[in-house]
Amino acid sequence: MGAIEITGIHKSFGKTEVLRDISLSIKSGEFVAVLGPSGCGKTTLLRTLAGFEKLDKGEIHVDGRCLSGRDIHLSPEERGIGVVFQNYALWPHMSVEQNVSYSLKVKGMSRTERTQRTKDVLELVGLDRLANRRPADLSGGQRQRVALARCLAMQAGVVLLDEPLANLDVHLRATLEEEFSRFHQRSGATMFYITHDQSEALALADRVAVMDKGRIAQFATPSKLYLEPSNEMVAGFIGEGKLMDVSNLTPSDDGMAHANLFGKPIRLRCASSASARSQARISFHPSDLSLATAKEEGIPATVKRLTYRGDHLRAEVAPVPAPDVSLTLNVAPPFSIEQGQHVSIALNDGWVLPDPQFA
Ligand SMILES: Nc1ncnc2c1ncn2[C@@H]1O[C@H](COP(=O)(O)OP(=O)(O)OP(=O)(O)O)[C@@H](O)[C@H]1O
Repeated sequence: MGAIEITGIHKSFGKTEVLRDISLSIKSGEFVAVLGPSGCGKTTLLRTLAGFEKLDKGEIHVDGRCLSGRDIHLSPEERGIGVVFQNYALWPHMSVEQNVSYSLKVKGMSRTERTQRTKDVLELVGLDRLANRRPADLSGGQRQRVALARCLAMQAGVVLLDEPLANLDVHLRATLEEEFSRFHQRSGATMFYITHDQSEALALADRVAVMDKGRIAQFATPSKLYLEPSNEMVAGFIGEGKLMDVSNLTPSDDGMAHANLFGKPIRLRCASSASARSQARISFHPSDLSLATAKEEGIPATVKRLTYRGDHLRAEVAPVPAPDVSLTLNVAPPFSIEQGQHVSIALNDGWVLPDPQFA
């Protein structure tokens, strides 16, 4: 249960268009992250799903039931969707146990049944011993778990989470990331997880919807986004992606292509539909670059800056043919590289972006 179908939705606040023709088809039980820069419309998208915002156009269905559409707008309570907010939205005057059981009471569940269900879910999230505490006497992580326990108790088929880890420290974030994965497995719920932290999105989600200025830039698995971005925005946004122009692109039949970068021959991955062209844009990541071996025909470059990162050095280099360009690569120990040194760089992998003319 919990298949979400979002079709052509639009939302403006005054003259500001915040959601522009968004369509997403999410499978039941899928973990979807919505990732994008600040102000791109992530929270507004979540709020339309939750029923806090009316649509200007388009439709939202869950398991075939229309929640929002032309002349239809079910209230948040009627949607049966669980929501975990950044500030957890706990009732401060209620204990942990009451925070969880209250929604069940509103739903009309008998006292015996809700007492048992609340006990079960608090055990599941490891809060049974804190059942009588007030939210003010809990840590951020524990409050987060109360909010999750509430969704578990409601047995919501769809759970929306709005930047649930944003207020927590790094260590707690890692623990709670695991918690979310476990919650997802246990509940079988469809998760719709808003974040601007790409490591969180890539680690947790089955698929990630990258948003840009109110539109979906790409909706794909984490590895597809990383390896085969479909446009420049996604290529530059994910994994410190770098964009460069190459010349004489010549695809072969095996999903690979030859091209020239700064006059040196390189091999790249490309879509099977890619056509030969004189200019193309490619994307790659720091891990795709290395210092060239003596046998390789690398790109001559000058080392501009070195940063110690423990198990590797991060090197910023400027290609000799284009001194204004900055390329970043990771150099493994032993560190025999110095600032100002002339080196030769190899590009070991890269992806040809689809030609926007044909996109
Ligand atoms: N109720 C509102 N009235 C007017 N403008 C709004 C309203 N809600 C959101 N906006 C505007 O819509 C745009 C998108 O906001 P939204 O909160 O959806 O973005 P976001 O991607 O979640 O950003 P962030 O990551 O910073 O939370 C912003 O320009 C915001 O100022």
